[in-house]
Amino acid sequence: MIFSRRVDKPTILDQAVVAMRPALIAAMVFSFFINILALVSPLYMLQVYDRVLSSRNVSTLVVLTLICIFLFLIYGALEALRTQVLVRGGLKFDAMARDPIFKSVLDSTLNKRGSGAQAFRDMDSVREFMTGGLIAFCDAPWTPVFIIVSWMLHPFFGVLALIASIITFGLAIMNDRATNKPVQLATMASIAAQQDAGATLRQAEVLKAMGMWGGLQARWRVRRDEQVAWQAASSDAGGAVMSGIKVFRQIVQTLILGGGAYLAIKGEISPGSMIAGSILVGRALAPIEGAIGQWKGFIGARGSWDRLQAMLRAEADGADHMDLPEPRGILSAEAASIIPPGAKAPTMRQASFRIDAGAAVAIVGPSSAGKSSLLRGIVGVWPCAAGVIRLDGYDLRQWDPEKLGRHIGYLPQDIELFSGTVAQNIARFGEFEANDVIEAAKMAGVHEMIQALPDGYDTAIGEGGASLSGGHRQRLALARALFRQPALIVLDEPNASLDQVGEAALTQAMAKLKAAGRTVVFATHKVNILSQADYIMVINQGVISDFGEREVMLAK
Ligand SMILES: Nc1ncnc2c1ncn2[C@@H]1O[C@H](COP(=O)(O)OP(=O)(O)OP(=O)(O)O)[C@@H](O)[C@H]1O
Repeated sequence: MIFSRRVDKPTILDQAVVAMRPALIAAMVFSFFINILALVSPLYMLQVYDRVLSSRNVSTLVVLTLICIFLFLIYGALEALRTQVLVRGGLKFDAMARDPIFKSVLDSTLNKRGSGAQAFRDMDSVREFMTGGLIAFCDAPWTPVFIIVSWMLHPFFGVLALIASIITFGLAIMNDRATNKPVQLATMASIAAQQDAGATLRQAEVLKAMGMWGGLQARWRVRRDEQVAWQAASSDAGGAVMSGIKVFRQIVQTLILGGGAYLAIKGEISPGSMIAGSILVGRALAPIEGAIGQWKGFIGARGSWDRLQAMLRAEADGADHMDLPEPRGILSAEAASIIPPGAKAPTMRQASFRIDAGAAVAIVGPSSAGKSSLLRGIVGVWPCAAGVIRLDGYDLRQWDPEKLGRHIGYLPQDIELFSGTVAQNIARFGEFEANDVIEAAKMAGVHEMIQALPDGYDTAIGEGGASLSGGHRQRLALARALFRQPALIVLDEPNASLDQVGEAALTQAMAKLKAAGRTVVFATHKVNILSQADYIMVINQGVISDFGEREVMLAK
């Protein structure tokens, strides 16, 4: 593919381009006929000047004109078809690549490597180039054909077309050299500025309340200025080359007509050949000029392609996961060490334990001890840097992440709900039966609260659950964790923002889960919820310092 310089295993992008190949081949075939039909205009000129004008034969003129119009209509239809074929190919490309790219963006965000939503813009830029800008490149191979036809008309036209093409091509390379670096730097600065603005605006309330926007705006402005400066630099450089090309084009046009007139005076060519030669040389240069016009899009798409490929390779899962049997909820760890993405030192070291299915384990310890780190390791969002964590004896990495997710209920400390209805949020945005949703809500003690909402379970809760109180958000997130009672339920400080009613519901839910044989692991700072634990694990400074039955541990 035009963008790739690859030796590695093909990614989904490479495969999507292969799937698009028939469309690209069809576009090349259409280009063949389009470029053949481009000869109609010079031929018409030749005939009109050399035959019709000298013979004064009006009927020939009418026939020629009708044929010409007919061929132009075909030309137009073929151009439209070529665009359509490429657009359909682009849709196929998108349909193949979008899901793996979404998954890859998710992983790269988790691993703190990602450029987030930029990947989707990159995907658009690649697709748009392949369905639009590429057309100019499809015509490029026809330049030699037009040079040869010009040559056949008279060597003067051929030589001129050849020299002009070489010079225009040289200018195209200059254009690439001059604009490549600024375009790339402008794109990088734009990504940084957008990420910065996105992260800042998400905290709009804090910014407003504490008058913090000035400093953050200044930081964003620096990045924005950098982006705009590089864009200006690329436009300056590209603009200078483009003006050079335009002037050069005018000079070539004048030379053709002037030279052609001279040859006509000398009787070497007819006046018709002079006009036809001018059209042909223009046609030989058009694809190169077109390619230069699309160059910025090409560089952008090439950068996007490289970024997407790098992301897909960095996040490549590699393994095909065998379907594993439904887990019972036996959780074990063997010398598991967990390092937060992007950090260097482990925040949980050498954790070893075994928890039987149906047991409830409370994890306690001071702030920053590593409780959340261990829970993230247990649900598989932070992979083990050393050692292993297993569910029913299988290393978490052996599970297909999506299938594993169905067997896990996770309530993180920072609750994120998503824009959608209450029911969709509880059902994790998958297919659901109303009964399952209501049961989860009842277990989390949130059923009555949902009933009281304006549209009940169909109430739209806004971005991040913005229309709910902190306690309700936490209980809704608990219902989501309990949805269809997964085998392993991991709760990070589930009672942090609960009132007494909420706490009572949580205690009841835990009792039910245990009775149903589900494994529950929860971190807490509060003692009252410990009554539901069968075991207590104490964590201090990133290591498990004690682990045992609740009664024994409480007696210590
Ligand atoms: N994303 C992260 N990147 C780097 N370090 C992190 C990250 N998250 C947590 N840490 C560090 O890991 C250590 C343990 O944090 P963790 O959140 O696991 O503790 P905790 O016991 O759950 O604390 P708390 O009770 O306050 O929630 C802390 O020193 C913290 O600074």
